[in-house]
Amino acid sequence: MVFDYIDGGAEDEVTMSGNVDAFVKHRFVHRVLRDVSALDPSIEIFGQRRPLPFFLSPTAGNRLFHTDGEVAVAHAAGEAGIVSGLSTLGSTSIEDFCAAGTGPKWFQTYVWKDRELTREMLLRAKAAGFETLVVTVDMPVHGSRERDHRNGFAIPPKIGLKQTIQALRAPRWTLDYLASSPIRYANLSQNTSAISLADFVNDQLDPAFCWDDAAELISHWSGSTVLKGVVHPDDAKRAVEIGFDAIQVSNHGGRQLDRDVAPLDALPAIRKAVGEQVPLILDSGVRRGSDILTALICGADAVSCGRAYLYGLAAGGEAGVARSIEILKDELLRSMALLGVASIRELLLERGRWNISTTENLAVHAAMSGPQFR
Ligand SMILES: Cc1cc2nc3c(=O)[nH]c(=O)nc-3n(C[C@H](O)[C@H](O)[C@H](O)COP(=O)(O)O)c2cc1C
Ligand SMILES: O=C(O)C(=O)c1ccccc1
Repeated sequence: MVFDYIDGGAEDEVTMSGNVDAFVKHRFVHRVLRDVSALDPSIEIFGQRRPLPFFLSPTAGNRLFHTDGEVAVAHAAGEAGIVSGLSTLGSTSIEDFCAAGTGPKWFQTYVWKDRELTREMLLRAKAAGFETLVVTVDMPVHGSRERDHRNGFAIPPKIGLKQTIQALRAPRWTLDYLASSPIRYANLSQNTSAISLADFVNDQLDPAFCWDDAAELISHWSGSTVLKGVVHPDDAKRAVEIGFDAIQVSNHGGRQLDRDVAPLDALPAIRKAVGEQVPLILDSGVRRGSDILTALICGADAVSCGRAYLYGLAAGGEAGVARSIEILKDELLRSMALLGVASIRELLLERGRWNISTTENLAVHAAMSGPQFR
């Protein structure tokens, strides 16, 4: 049930698999005889240089996946110098997450019906040292994840016959789980009982949260702000108008609206709508280094991953997350060299030069008609 919670998506999982397919249908047209002996994959966001162009997206309940949970993620991200996010529904407290590791940290918030609770969390996050606030808005209600319904998945876990049978089949996970302190949403003072995620979200989160409320919410935050969960260009434009500093183009990894567009396919129109100055972070479907390059060519300034690091966390705790980061980094560097791009800065300055084509669009034709290198 834990694997299904991480791996699964909404309804038929058409959007979830479509997120990955959107990357696969692109083809690079590599260039030759360009000096790729020194590669620079660094980027700049909110005025700060980061060594790699990818972040770790906020995800809920990490201690269910591995007992070290969010702290393991923060440590591994810190070692690599990359951004990690803490979910409002994390199983580690705001303060403990902030104290773990040395990397930059972003706090993700959902908006509660109890607005006082939302405000309190932002105050705590600010006091703990988070610089950036990510407001996730693609969950006015919970998506229907049918694997979770079948498994009776809940945080904290239910203990019924179905769950017990599954636990017996995963003895190592079960022993770790039994030895660890109780797993719950660490930033909610009321101790939630094991109700399904759907019931929890639909009961607690505020589906009436609108643009004016979002503007009001970020007026209480002094650092930078990101609106997460946008796929329509008009929403991206409006987000900038009301004061968001960046947009996370995301469909929540296909876990919310099934049949929703792939963020990668939505990206070019969003880039056109907001212009070159607004940072766009592409999230959903990133599994390989070549995906990162594809997203940057299609209009992103950075990408963010969810499952790619969660599989690592579940398999091996901090070392597993570190290994996931290393795999993405190795693949990215190799793809840069093979494509003929020495630095991400150079790529972002002239995205249009890097002919990328969809398979439908006949790569060779695009290569021959695209702009040429000096
Ligand atoms: C297990 C899991 C839990 C998640 N929990 C949250 C969350 O609490 N808040 C949030 O904004 N996004 C959450 N997300 C979405 C991720 O932040 C991210 O948008 C998504 O995983 C990106 O897609 P990818 O997994 O294909 O990389 C979650 C995703 C997963 C897989
Ligand atoms: O699973 C998710 O994607 C998510 O954001 C979430 C986390 C905890 C409770 C409900 C939804």
